[in-house]
Formats: sequence, structure tokens, C-alpha cells
Amino acid sequence: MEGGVDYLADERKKAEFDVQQMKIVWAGSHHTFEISDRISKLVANDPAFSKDERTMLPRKELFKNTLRKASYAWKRINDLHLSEEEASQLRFYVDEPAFTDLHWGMFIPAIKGQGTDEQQKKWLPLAYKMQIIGCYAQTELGHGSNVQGLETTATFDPQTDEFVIHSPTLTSSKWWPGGLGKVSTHGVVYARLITDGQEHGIHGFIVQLRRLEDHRPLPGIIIGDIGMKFGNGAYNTMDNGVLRFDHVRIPRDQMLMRVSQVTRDGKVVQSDVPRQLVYGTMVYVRQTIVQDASCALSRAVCIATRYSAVRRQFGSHNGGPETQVIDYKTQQSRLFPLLASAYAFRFVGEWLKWLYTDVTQRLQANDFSTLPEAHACTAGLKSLTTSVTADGIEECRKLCGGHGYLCTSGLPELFAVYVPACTYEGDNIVLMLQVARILMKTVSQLGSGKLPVGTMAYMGRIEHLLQYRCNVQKAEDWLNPAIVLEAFEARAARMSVSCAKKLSKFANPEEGFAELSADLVEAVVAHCQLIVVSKFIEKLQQDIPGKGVKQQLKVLCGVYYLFLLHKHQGDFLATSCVTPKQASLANDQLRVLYSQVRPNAIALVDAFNYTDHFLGSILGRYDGNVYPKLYEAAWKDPLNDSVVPDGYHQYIRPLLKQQRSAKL
Ligand SMILES: CCCCCCCCCCCCCCCCCCCCCCC/C=C/C(=O)SCCNC(=O)CCNC(=O)[C@H](O)C(C)(C)COP(=O)(O)OP(=O)(O)OC[C@H]1O[C@@H](n2cnc3c(N)ncnc32)[C@H](O)[C@@H]1OP(=O)(O)O
Ligand SMILES: Cc1cc2nc3c(=O)[nH]c(=O)nc-3n(C[C@H](O)[C@H](O)[C@H](O)COP(=O)(O)OP(=O)(O)OC[C@H]3O[C@@H](n4cnc5c(N)ncnc54)[C@H](O)[C@@H]3O)c2cc1C
Repeated sequence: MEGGVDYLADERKKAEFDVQQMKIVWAGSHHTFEISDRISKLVANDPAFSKDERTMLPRKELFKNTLRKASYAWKRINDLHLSEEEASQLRFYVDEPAFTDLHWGMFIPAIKGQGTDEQQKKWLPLAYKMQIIGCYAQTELGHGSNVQGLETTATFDPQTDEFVIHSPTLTSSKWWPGGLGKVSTHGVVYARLITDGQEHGIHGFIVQLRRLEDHRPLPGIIIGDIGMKFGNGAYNTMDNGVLRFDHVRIPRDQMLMRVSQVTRDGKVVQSDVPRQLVYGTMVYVRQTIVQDASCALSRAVCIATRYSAVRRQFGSHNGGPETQVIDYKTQQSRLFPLLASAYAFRFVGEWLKWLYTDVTQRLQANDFSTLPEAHACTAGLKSLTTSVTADGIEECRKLCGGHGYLCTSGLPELFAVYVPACTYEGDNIVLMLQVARILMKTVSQLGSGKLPVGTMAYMGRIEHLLQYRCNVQKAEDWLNPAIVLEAFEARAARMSVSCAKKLSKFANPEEGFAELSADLVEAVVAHCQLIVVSKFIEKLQQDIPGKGVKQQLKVLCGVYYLFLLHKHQGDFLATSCVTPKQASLANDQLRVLYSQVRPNAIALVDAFNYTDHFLGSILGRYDGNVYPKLYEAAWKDPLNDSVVPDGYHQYIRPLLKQQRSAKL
């Protein structure tokens, strides 16, 4: 804090709860708080991890700087003997996408999930020591969403006991894999398996791409970076790559063989493991993306909330101070639902992590029964949380007025780095349509005796939900979680049933599905919002220590669901889940909750425990010392290196001269 002055001190005094305890709730436990707090400070205090110039560096320098940081980070991890949890926190606080994300986040999980014990024994020790660096090479120039449409081929040659990996067309070029462009020595490459002239679907293969001696591509391999991406800095620290194969040979045992095996004589043997396990790495990453959404959204909200308390505009009486923009009801109605969403996503992310761990344990014991639930929840929640977060970051930029548009606000880079999350690991609409299929299947099986389970269990009470009438009579009734849950369940169930009824009128169900896909996506949004609301409510049923902490969370939970109810009141009214009067009461209660958030707003964002280094924002500084720092930063821009700019003599002077002679 500059000179020890805290310009937000008065705001912090208004807090009605124990901020330290809230930090622990946000982190998940004392243990995770301790690690996160220690590692965030370690990163913030190390100049090697500075991010100051990132948005101004040319691509080559930016990329080299990322290589330097990654190599230094790896050294620190080893020197300090950091655990996996600590290393992953270090990656989080370094806050720079790099090839290491794909190596640790996808290459290793793909081998773990789809490799046999033998394959894991061979490849994982090399990968863990980073003696090989891997990427996840699935998407091609012509196909990303449609994985079954990939064109790269892996043809078994029984003569040599090898697969021949080949890119038969331009559109079969691998395109997008992170870490591929300039760094990876290996990749898990997804290709169409062909044996004895027959196709056997898409499988993963471990392929060496570059020589370990001098990093040059192996014979038959063309490889490079796909070029600059959206925004300054941002995801341009990553070498997303292009890759082509010209009949590249790999040994047979480099096909990942947990799901299917190819024998020495070229026979394909299916194991008991469902083929969808080939998609398992994506399910894992989608789950991590949901957890990450709360981080990105909370970061933007922290910046916008602190700045909204610092910024004053209009409303001065008798020469007194102007109004803090955070006191405008419109500012609150845009900002506080995002604050509440950040907390909501935190808790649903925690729950999804639990669900994923449970599914993984079951898979190890060959119990695949919960795989569809894992797929539906990860796909749906990934789509919902990333869409809200991307839009939320942009809203936070607008909430910061003009200064939000400066790179020094941290928001443009945060948006640019975050927004591809709506596309990667499955385009959000494509994933929502996956959930829609599962929802329609669930509805069609109602009455067959097969009870829906997990997050679809509410559909088992369909008769009741179709009869349901909301009995809210006064605004405070909307604080009753049981009433809220039923309203959200009835809305989701009725929207799904309505789609199913319309679908049943089509002779060709696929045609019907395509025709109704926009309505189906709306039903999926309702279903996913119900999951988030229900997990927030479940969280409040836990023992949560600390003065006022649970009360604050109750208020945020109320803001979250009442905001959704208000925003989607069209759904609630059209399905007759609430009356216009009840919808209006919900909005009245929402306004009351906004006033309860207001005094706690700064403390609620302090509870994220973000360092100024991590936030990377002058507007979001902990001490609120915004104006002097913005002024100071402007002078550091390279354009201000000289008073008269380069190009003056060439372009400005002749222009001015020409105007002068025109006047004369
Ligand atoms: C400088 C810093 C230095 C720091 C250094 C520190 C060093 C060390 C630190 C260590 C720290 C670790 C850090 C880790 C960080 C991790 C972060 C990871 C970051 C990741 C970045 C992301 C990059 C992006 C990657 C990608 O995008 S990869 C490519 C993703 N692609 C997709 O998602 C494609 C989407 N398409 C599909 O998934 C499918 O095609 C489809 C599902 C849409 C359709 O498939 P298909 O046609 O085959 O299937 P059907 O629709 O016919 O369905 C058939 C049935 O299968 C079920 N189904 C479908 N999918 C699944 C599934 N996944 N699981 C289970 N079941 C599934 C359907 O439901 C159908 O079922 P039914 O038969 O019952 O109806
Ligand atoms: C930053 C970034 C990093 C990436 N990293 C990797 C990586 O490491 N490895 C890797 O393999 N891939 C990676 N990808 C690729 C990524 O997974 C794909 O781009 C993503 O899955 C979307 O596929 P697509 O590009 O084919 O989009 P498309 O499917 O072509 O989408 C285009 C439009 O069509 C719509 N659409 C498509 N199908 C349907 C449908 N059935 N119904 C309705 N609408 C539809 C979509 O909603 C979208 O609006 C990365 C992408 C990005 C942006």
C-alpha cells in the first residue's frame, strides 16, 4: 500500500462479517487457503514473474518471455519441492497460458485415462520429469466439434507392426493444439483407426513430433504456429499449432489401448470400457474449466467493485463529495449479480470436482454407470459458467467506464484470455445440445419405471412439478429455499417436457431435434441454472463458521437466484411457474438484497484474497489509489518515450505545412 494509505479503509470498516473466515470458505478449506495464500505471495514477490509489459511486447518477445517464465517456474517447483497442489497454485498465480497447461492438463491426463498400465509405466515418468513435453492434438482445420469427422488416419501395417499416421487432405491438418506450434516433442494425436481396410473410429496415438537432440521436426512432419490471436498479450503466450503428417510410422504399442486394442495380426478388440472414454480427457478439463470460471469472474468483479467504490460521479450537494458510483442502483443491479455468480460458480465447481473424483474412482473399478451424468454436468456447466463469465468480464469493463478500456485496468487482457473458453473444450452450443439429448432421453423414459438419477432426479417428480403452483404471497417468501428450488425445478421440467412434446410430433426425431435446437438450448440453460442454484442452497446447509459469514452467503445466494428469476421471468411466466405478481415480488426482494450487499461489497471481494500482482489492475488495487497510479502508468507507455513522436517529420509536419499554405 502506497504510504500506508488505504483509500478503501472506510469501505472495509462497513463489513458485517468475518472476512478471514470468508477467505477460507472461498478457498475451500484452511489447508487450501494456506497454500493459495503462500504461493500467491511467493509469485507476487518474485520479479521474474512480473506481468507489467505483457500487453506491449511483440509476439516473439512475448513468447520467449513465457518460455523463460515456464522454465524458471519449473526450477522453483523442483528447488522448493512443491507438491502437485502447490505447483498448480503456482501456475494459477503466474497467470500466463503456456505449453505447460496442455502438457500437465491434457497430455498427461490422456495417457492416464486412455493408456494401459504398461503404457502409463513407460510414458508417465518421462512426462512427469518433463523429459518429453506433450500436447493434445485433436482438432483439425476442417473439424473441431465433430470429432467423428476427423480425417487424420492411423493405418495399421501388419508387415512392420506399425501405424502409419497420415494427413490425407489440407483440412486434416491438426490446427489449434496448444503447445504444438513451437514446444511439444510429443502429442496425443487423434486419428481414424484403419486395419485391414476397415475403419474403427477415432483413437488416440502417442506420436513423437520433434527430435529430442535438436528440436527439429521428425521426417514426414510439418509443424508451426497458427498465428496471432485476439487481444494483446492474452492467449498469444501460447503456441497454438498446425501439424501435418506424411506417412509417419509409429510402433503399434503407441496407440492408447485402454478402450480398444489392436493385436499383432491387426484385429481390433474392444474392452468393456465404453468408447466414450476416448473423450475422457475433455470431461476432465471441462470440470477444471468450471472451477476456473469462478476465478476469472471473481477477478473482474473484484476490479469493478473496488473501482466503483473509488469512482465518484454526479450528486454533490453544497460542495460535498460526489456519489460513489457503487451507490447507484443501476450499478448495483449490474455488479452484484456478477459478484453472487462468482460465489455460486465457486460452489458448483467444488461440487463438480467431487462428482468427477467419484466418477474416476468408479471407472477404475469398471463401474461406468455415472459416466452419462458426468458428461451431462461437465458439458452443461462448462457452457453455462463460461458464457456468463465471458459476458460478465465485459460487463465489468463497462462498469469501469472509460478507464476500463485501458490495458492497465487489466480487463481487456482478462477478457481476451478468457473468451476462448466459450469455444475450446467444446463449443458451448454444441455441448448444450449434448445435454439436450440427455434431457430428452430422460423425459422419454419417464413412466418406463427407470427413475432419473443425479442432477436429473427432479424429473422423477414430473407429475407433481407439472401440477405445481407457487405459493409466494409476499416478497420475503422468496427467501425460502424450498419455494425457490421448486420454482426452478418446475420451470426446467416444464421447458423440457414442452420440447419433448413438440419433438414427438416429428416423424424423423433428428429433423425435429435440429428444428427445435434453439428451444432445447433454453431448456438446458434452465436445467443448468437449477443445478447451480441447488448446489448453492446445499452449501448453505453446511456448518459455516465465522461471524456473519453464512448470512452473507445467504444474501448472495438470494441475489443469484432472484436475479435469474428476474432475468428469465419470461420462462417462469410462460410456463406458469410464477404469476406476474410473484415475479414482481421477486424483484422487490432482489432490491432489498442489493442494499444488504452494498456495505459488504468491498469485503466480499477482499475475501477472494487476490494480490495486486495477480489482479494486474490499477483500477482494482487493494488500496484504491487509482488516479495517481493511472497518471504514472500513462507516462510509461513507449509512445511517451519522446515528446515529439517518431513519424512527425515524415507525416505530421508535411500535413501541417500543407494546411498553412492552403490558408495563405
Ligand atoms: C508460464 C507459466 C508457467 C507455469 C509452469 C508450471 C508448471 C507445472 C504446473 C503444473 C500445473 C498444472 C496445470 C494444469 C492446468 C490445466 C488446465 C488445462 C487447460 C486447458 C486449456 C484448454 C485448451 C483447449 C483444448 C481443446 O479444445 S481440446 C479439443 C476439445 N474438443 C472438443 O471438445 C470437441 C467437442 N466435441 C465432442 O466432444 C464430440 O464430438 C461430441 C460429444 C459433440 C459428439 O460426439 P459423438 O458424435 O462421438 O457422439 P454422439 O453425440 O453421437 O453421442 C454418443 C453417445 O456418447 C455420449 N457422449 C458424448 N460425449 C461423451 C463424453 N465426453 N463422455 C461420456 N459420454 C459422452 C453421448 O451422450 C451419447 O450417449 P447415448 O448413446 O447414451 O445417447
Ligand atoms: C484458444 C484455443 C485453444 C485450443 N486448444 C486446443 C487444443 O489444445 N487441442 C485441440 O485439439 N483443440 C484445441 N482447440 C480447438 C477447439 O477445441 C475447437 O475450436 C472447438 O472444439 C470448437 O470447434 P470448431 O472450431 O470446429 O467450431 P465449429 O464447430 O466449426 O463451430 C462454428 C459454429 O458452428 C456452430 N455449430 C457447430 N456444430 C453445430 C451443431 N451441431 N449444431 C448447432 N451449431 C453448431 C457452433 O456453435 C459455432 O457457432 C482450441 C481452440 C481455441 C480457440
